[in-house]
Amino acid sequence: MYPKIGIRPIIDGRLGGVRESLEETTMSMARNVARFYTENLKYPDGSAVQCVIADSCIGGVKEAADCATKFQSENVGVSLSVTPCWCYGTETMDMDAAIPKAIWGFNGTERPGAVYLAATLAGHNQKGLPSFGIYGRDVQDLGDEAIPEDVREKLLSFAKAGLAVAIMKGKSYLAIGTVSMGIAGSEIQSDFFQSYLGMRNEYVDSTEVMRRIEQKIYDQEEYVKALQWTKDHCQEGEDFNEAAKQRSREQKDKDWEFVVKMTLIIRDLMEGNPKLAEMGHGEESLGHNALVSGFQGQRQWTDFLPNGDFSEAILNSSFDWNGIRRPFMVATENDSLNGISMLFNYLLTNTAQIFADVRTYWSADAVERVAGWRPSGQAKNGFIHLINSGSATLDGSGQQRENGSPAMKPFWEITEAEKQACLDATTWYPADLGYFRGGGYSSNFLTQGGMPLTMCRINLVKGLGPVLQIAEGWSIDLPEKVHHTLDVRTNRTWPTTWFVPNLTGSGAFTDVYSVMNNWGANHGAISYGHIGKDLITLASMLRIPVCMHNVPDENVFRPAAWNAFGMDKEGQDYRACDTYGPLY
Ligand SMILES: C[C@H](O)[C@@H](O)[C@@H](O)C(=O)CO
Ligand SMILES: [Mn+2]
Repeated sequence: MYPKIGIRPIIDGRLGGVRESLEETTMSMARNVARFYTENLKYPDGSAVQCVIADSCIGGVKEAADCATKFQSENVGVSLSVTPCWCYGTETMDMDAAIPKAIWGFNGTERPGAVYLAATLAGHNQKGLPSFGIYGRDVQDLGDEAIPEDVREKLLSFAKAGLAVAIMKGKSYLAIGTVSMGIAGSEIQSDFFQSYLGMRNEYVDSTEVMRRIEQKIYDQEEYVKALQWTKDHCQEGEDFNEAAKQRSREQKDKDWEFVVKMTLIIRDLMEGNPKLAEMGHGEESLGHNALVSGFQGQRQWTDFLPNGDFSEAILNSSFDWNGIRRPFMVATENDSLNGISMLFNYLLTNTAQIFADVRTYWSADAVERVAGWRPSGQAKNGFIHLINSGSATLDGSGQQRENGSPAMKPFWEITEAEKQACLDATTWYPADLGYFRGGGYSSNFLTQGGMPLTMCRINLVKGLGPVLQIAEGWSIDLPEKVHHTLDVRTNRTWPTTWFVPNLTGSGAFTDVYSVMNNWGANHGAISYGHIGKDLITLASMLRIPVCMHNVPDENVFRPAAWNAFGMDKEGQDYRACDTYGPLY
């Protein structure tokens, strides 16, 4: 079901001695990389990444063509050529324009593997097929089967981004509803999805959710189990609405039932559910092949019906009534560009994502004035308040642990205790009736400090196209009283992450204020880990220029062709993306 990594062992085709002497070494190189990938990479469902190796070493165009045929039949979506020797570049290179490709030229001098790498990258550049070049720093002895650390790192970066490209291809973004409150990201730009991501756009009017609720088009047994689990594990908080406006207990209980049904239905709309076919709903059982969805919610739905926050938060989390499981990417306010940003992060890390407003920059002076406490340490230059009702995964509470520190992990690494801790750290407040007249619930948690985070956002600029912004940084803790003082000025029923971006001292990363001031939209997608370099590699595969990032130049890994577009990393990126244009 998931695309595979194709591995192409390239060899000098001269029989009568040369080829024979290299067959085993070359094929072993391919087998070792395949094993390395399978042991180190997993698909979103937790299964090991699969590799396909060409049936033979590739010494010429016939074997190259046979390999291409095999790759097509085996659903190969990423291509890696490996070689320890000289071979014939344009006779053996992978000519498939639509799949990400790389070449690892073994740094051994008994045979000129690096020369093949350089020659074939030149071929790729001449033919407009950008390819990544991987060349180890230290010479290895011919036959040395070890994969050096610097090569491993590039092999992984390339494969993670390549698989993200391949997994997105052909999948849908499902919009449930339309534009939310004039948010431009809710205006679905189908050409962006089609040309840059190879994705389709599916649209469902919000009334479809109502139809399925009223006609009970959802798994009734699962619903009973889900409602009970929700009552047991989703603790309802104080109602901060004016007493006169508060919804009755009876209404609140109905709202719980309603939002649980919404959750089942949104999931089924995305991926389908064979149970619906058993119930006689064949078409509904198929779903919309959606890897990511957006729920408009505001305002027409939420002015009238319980809000989508519960559904969005639970679906984005790594667990629900069915236990610990992979998260579903769901954007609130149908912000499709932030939804795609979440998807990029997710496919690179297999971890759940936080969707947030980039709401407030708090300078140290402002914090001192308002809360009587001057930030110090990591927060001394101020910090950013990330907060949005809805699509923040409960994993974002930071209750999971990696080497003893707060983390957000792939679902298969999360323990039952960590799942429970995330649920216990979350309070479900009756929705703010000023914003959400139809009621419902909002998830509230406070992200633990000390987590490495990366925030990104895809923005669309007319005349330029898509650009990607990236800010690596950390979640921080504030003294409880300070957090409370600042938080109640906003919406205390929503989830909060206090974020400090890593500063470089220049440009948009001169200071924390500049990061906020340069952010290109109201939203950001926040992932665990410092994954900026992987996002940069992914963006280059998609020909999306990166307009802002705080990743050191030496960590930037893009196709070799980019070097031909000048020496400045940013300028070459724009020129290369402009030259190559969208991938599809
Ligand atoms: C409830 C409010 O309308 C929020 O949804 C709104 O401030 C936003 O999140 C805007 O992105
Ligand atoms: Mn928002």
